Amino acid sequence: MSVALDRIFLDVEDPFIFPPYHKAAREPFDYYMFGQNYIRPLVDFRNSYVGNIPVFDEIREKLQEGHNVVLISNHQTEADPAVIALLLEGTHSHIAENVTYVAGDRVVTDPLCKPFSMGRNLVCVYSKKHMFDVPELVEMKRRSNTRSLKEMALLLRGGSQLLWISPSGGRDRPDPLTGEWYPAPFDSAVVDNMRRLVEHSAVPGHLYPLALLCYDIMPPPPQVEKEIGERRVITFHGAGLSVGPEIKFNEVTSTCNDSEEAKEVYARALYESITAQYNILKCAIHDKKGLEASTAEVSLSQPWNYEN
Ligand SMILES: O=P(O)(O)OC[C@H](O)CO
Repeated sequence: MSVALDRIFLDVEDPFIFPPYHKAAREPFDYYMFGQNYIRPLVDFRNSYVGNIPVFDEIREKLQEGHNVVLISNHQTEADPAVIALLLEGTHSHIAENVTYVAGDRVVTDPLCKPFSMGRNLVCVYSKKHMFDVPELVEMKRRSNTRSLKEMALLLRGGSQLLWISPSGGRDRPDPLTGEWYPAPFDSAVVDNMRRLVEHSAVPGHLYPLALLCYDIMPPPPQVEKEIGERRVITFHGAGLSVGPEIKFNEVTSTCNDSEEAKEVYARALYESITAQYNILKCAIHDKKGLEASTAEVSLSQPWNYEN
């Protein structure tokens, strides 16, 4: 905790300004390991699961071949990048350390969040959800997003990039009536833009659906807040991560009549895969079914030592 406070105060004295593309700061201070070490004690590894390790193997191979991979994901907490890296560090350290997160402005401006964000590769964007929070800033945000898109296109052109993006534009929240958490709906335009960026990069690219269940560890405030400075509550809890097979645009949309329909159908296919995987993680973690929650589509495992 004292290291976190040191880093937060250091940034208050000399604020770090994130460029549109930020490469994880690993030295002289290793912000990546700092984030890992802070979140690690919050993860109950005995009750945590990874779904479909062979698909992560396939992703590693594609990256080694120079292909680009995009993980289309739900978004649960500010700790998502650390949870992903912690659950994969034993088996897929290259993936754990090399994801580039498409990150909203809150994670690069909130003083409590900034030191953790500095340890991740980020493409910084202004989320549509917060685009109109301050009317005078709308134009600046749009220009900045254009710059970030160009950075992303450049990255993809170089190949071997692993991007993570949540097309919901924010964190999942519980259903107000049932209190049940579920992956927030996707903005199909975000999925479509990402897919087209990948296709236009002249390097083979692949989109995979990724499900995350870790809201207990650091739940978001019940409502989406405009102001920076939300209250953080942390808990020791099991977490889950699962990836589904690649979803190919041409295969899923072959019977669509036009591009608008195809856009919706493709986003829905990704979202449905994520929701199905999420429900299996929920069954394993919350319903305490553990590895027995595995199905033909999602094979759960615990690729770590409990001593972690
Ligand atoms: O509270 P939200 O849903 O706007 O989420 C904001 C950011 O995505 C936090 O990572």
